[in-house]
Amino acid sequence: MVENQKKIINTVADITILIYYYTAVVFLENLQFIRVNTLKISSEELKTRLEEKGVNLEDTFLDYVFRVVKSPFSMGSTPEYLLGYYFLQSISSIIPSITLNPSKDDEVLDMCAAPGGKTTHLAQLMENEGSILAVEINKNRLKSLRSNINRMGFKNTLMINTNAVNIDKKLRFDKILLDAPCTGNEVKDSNRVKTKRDILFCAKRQVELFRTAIEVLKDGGELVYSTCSPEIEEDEDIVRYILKTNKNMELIELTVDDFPGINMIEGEVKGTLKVIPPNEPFFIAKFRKTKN
Ligand SMILES: C[S@@+](CC[C@H](N)C(=O)[O-])C[C@H]1O[C@@H](n2cnc3c(N)ncnc32)[C@H](O)[C@@H]1O
Repeated sequence: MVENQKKIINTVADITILIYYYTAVVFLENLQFIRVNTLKISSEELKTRLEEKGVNLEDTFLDYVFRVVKSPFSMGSTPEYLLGYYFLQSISSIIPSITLNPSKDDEVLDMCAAPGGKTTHLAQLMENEGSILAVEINKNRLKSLRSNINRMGFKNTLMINTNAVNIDKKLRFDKILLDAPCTGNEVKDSNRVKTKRDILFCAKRQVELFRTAIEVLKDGGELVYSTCSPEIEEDEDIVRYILKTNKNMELIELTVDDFPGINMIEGEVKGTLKVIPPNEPFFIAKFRKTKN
């Protein structure tokens, strides 16, 4: 009897989650954002130009990011897009680069870079100064990374096509973004059926990439770890494991209040963040490397 009740409760919970995510997919289609490339055009000028063409834009907590409420055409086919005046990006995926907060003098490593949403955002925050090493394992995806960097006019970024775990261990970086390959999320890809095996495969790769990141991070340097997967094994479990096995890594606590208007909660580990639907699910954690 108790077993039957448990089964019913689990089934109801599963159905509720499915309905929640299905609703989120419908919502997400209406959640398109543009990040203005402020090195090429001011936010006000681009907003005016697009509004004159019938695009309806809504402000966000960042003065260079707008939500596209309505557009008579595809936002990826405008002359302004081709001129590199903006990048189409979910607001969730804007958070990791702001959290890393690179400065103009920093040497930055972007370990899993294509198609370059976060690389170009980092380059913008650094005002095209300092340096970024953008690593991407997949040759085809490297093409889209190159085209985005060129379209947006960044000169402070060097791309390499390799497995990030193989980068030269003599290199040292002030800041590292590890936007790790993951199993993804149902909101972005509702057809994807992920298995426990997929999740554990990704978790293993995430740890390997993380170990490399720690090796090439300067003492006192900062690292942001992010995924677009809501799975604990790829998010909080990785953070717990890294903190347990690397006494020289400490967590810098993030707070939900820093990102008004984005639907997010604190992760299971205090100081980590989880963006939840209707925004694209994302996990973000920030670390500092201390001296051994
Ligand atoms: C989540 S996507 C990155 C998205 C990107 N940061 C952005 O904002 O546009 C993960 C990327 O990591 C790449 N990747 C997977 N394993 C890698 C590895 N071992 N070394 C370098 N890149 C890798 C994948 O090909 C994929 O392009």
